[in-house]
Amino acid sequence: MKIGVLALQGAVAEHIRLLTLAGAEAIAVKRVEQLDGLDGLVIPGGESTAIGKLMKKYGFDTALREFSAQKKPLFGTCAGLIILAGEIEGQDWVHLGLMDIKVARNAFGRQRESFEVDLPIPGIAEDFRAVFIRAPLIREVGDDVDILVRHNGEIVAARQGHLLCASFHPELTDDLRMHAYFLEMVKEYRSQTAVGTV
Ligand SMILES: NC(=O)CC[C@H](N)C(=O)O
Repeated sequence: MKIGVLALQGAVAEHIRLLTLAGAEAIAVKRVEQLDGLDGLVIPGGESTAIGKLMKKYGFDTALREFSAQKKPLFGTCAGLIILAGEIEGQDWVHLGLMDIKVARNAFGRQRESFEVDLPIPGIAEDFRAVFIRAPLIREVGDDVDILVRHNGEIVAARQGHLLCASFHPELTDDLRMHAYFLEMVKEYRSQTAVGTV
C-alpha cells in the first residue's frame, strides 16, 4: 500500500513515520504528479491558510478533488481537517470542500491552545492519547458523516465514506491505531476499485 503525505507545510515527517510503522510505504508529496499510483493521502496539521495557498499555487486544489472523486481515501489531521471541510466558519480561502462538515478554527480558546486527553474512540481505541494544538472543532455534520468521537460534547473526529478527519494529532504519539484504521479504509476502497475495474 502506497500512501502520500501532502508535504507543502506542517507535520509531514511524523505522519510518514507512523504510516511506515503501521506497514505502509509512505512518501512526501510535493508535486501533483506524485499522486499517480498512490492508494491514499494524508493532509497533515500545520497552518491551514498556508497549506491552502500552496495547494492552489501547485495545482493540488484541482488534483486532490480528482483524487477524491476516484474514491481514494484522504485523512486530514488538524489543519488537514480544515482543508477537507465543506465550510469554515466565518472565513473563506482555498480548501477542498470534500467533507460535509462545518468547522471552526482555533476553537478551544486561548487558555486551552494545547492540551492532551485520553479519548475512547469506538472501533479504534479505548484510550487514544489525543494531542490538541490550536485545534479546530467540527460544529456541524451532514447526514452522511459518522461522528467518531467527541470531547466535552464537541465533535473532534469524523468519517464520511473514504474521508477521515481528526482535530487532534495522532502523528505526535507512538499510537498507531488511528493510522492503522486509515490503512484499513484504504484497503477497503482499494478492493472495491479493483472489483469495479475488472
Ligand atoms: N495544529 C494545527 O494544525 C493547527 C491548525 C491551525 N490552528 C489552523 O487553523 O490552521
